[in-house]
Amino acid sequence: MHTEKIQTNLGSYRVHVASGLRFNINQLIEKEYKRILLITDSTVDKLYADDISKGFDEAVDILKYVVPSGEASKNIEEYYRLLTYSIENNMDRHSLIIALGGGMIGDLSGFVASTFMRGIDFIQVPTTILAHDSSVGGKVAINHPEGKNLIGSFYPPVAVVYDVDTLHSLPSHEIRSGYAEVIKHGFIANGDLLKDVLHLDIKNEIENTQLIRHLCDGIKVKANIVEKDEKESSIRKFLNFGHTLGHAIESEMGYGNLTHGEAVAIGMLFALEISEEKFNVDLFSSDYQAWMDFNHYPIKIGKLNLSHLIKRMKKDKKAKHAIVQMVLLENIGKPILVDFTDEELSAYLDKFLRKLGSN
Ligand SMILES: NC(=O)c1ccc[n+]([C@@H]2O[C@H](COP(=O)([O-])OP(=O)(O)OC[C@H]3O[C@@H](n4cnc5c(N)ncnc54)[C@H](O)[C@@H]3O)[C@@H](O)[C@H]2O)c1
Ligand SMILES: O=C(O)C(=O)C[C@@H](O)[C@H](O)[C@H](O)COP(=O)(O)O
Ligand SMILES: [Zn+2]
Repeated sequence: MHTEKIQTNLGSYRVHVASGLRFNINQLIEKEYKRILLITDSTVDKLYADDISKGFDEAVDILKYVVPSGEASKNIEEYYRLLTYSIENNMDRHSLIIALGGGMIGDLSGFVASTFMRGIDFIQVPTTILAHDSSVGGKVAINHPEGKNLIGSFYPPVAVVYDVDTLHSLPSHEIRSGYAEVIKHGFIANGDLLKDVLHLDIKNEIENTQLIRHLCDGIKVKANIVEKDEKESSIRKFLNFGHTLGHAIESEMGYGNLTHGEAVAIGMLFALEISEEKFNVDLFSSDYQAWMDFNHYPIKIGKLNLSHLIKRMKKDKKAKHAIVQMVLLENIGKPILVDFTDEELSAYLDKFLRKLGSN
C-alpha cells in the first residue's frame, strides 16, 4: 500500500492507494463512527456501494444517498437535498460522510460535510483516475450555471482511501478525463511523469503498477503544493493550469457535455501555445496535441462564442478586478501566472478557436 501524509493548517490526513482497499475502509480510519452517510452516484452505487458497507461492523448505522451520476448533479438542489436527508436522518456532529465516487461526488459531498452543522468528518473514496486530483487538497464545491465551483470552501477529508481496482470499470472517456489531470501534474512539476504519459496509449488497459505510479506521482505534486499554500494565495494557482479556458468551456457547453478533464486538456493546449509564443520555448505542444489525437481527446468541439468564453474566463477565481489571469509555463516544471488584457486574450483565443475550427 502507498501512503502519503498530507499536512496542512486545516488538518492532516493520509492518502492510501492500493488494490482492494474498498473492503477495509474501517481499518484505515482513525476514529469510530456510529452513524455514516455513504454518498455515491447512480453508476458507482451499482458497482461498489455494497463492498463499502461490508467492511463495517453491523452495529454501525450506514445510510446511503444516491445522486444521479454526471456533472449536472454538482448543483445547489442536490446539495440542499443532501442536507435535508442528513437532518431528517439524525446525522450529528459525530457522524461521518463517505464520498464514494469521482470528483463530482467528492466535491459535492465534501461541501455538504463542510457546512452540515458547521462541519463534520468526511472521507474520500475515489473511484476515478481524475479523483487522484480532486480527493486531495480540500477544495470542495458545487457549480453555478454562471461558473464552475463558484460556491464552495476549503475543507480537507479525514482520510482518502483509493482502491485502484475500481478504476478498471471506467469507460474510455473517463480514463481520458483523468489522464488530463495526470499530465497536468507532469507539465507543472514533473518532467519524467510528463514524458512517461506522453508515450502512453490510454486506449488500452493500463495495468495497476503503472496506474499506481502515475496516480502517486500526481498526488505527490499536488501534496507538495497544497501543503505550502492550502488556500490558494500563491503557488496553488499553478494547479489551475489549463483551467481558465477549460472551466469556461465546461460551463459554456453545459455541465457534463464535455468531461472536466477533456475541457482542461483543451485549456492546457491553449496555455501551452501561448507560453511557447511568449517565452520562445519548446513545451512539446505538438507532441501533446498528437497524444491528444492518438488517445481520442475531443479537439474539434463545435462552434464556441469568443465573447461568451471571455466573459466566463473573467469569472474564474484567479481573476482580480475582471483581469484574467492564466497559468503559463516558462518551461516544463516552471509555471508562472500571467495577467491578460481583454484585447490580448481575445487575439490569442480567436486564433486558437480558428485553429480548432471552433470559431
Ligand atoms: N476538488 C478538486 O481539487 C478537484 C480537482 C479536479 C476536479 N474536480 C472536480 O471533479 C469533477 C470531475 O470528477 P470526475 O471526472 O471523477 O467525474 P465524476 O465524479 O462525474 O465521474 C465521472 C463518471 O464516471 C462514473 N464513474 C465513477 N467511478 C466509476 C467507476 N469506477 N467505474 C465506472 N464508472 C465510474 C461516474 O458515475 C460519472 O458518470 C468535476 O466537478 C471537477 O470540477 C475537483
Ligand atoms: O486543487 C486545485 O487547486 C486545483 O486547481 C485542481 C483543479 O484540477 C480542480 O479542477 C479544481 O477544482 C479547480 O479549482 P477552482 O478553484 O478553479 O474551481
Ligand atoms: Zn481540474
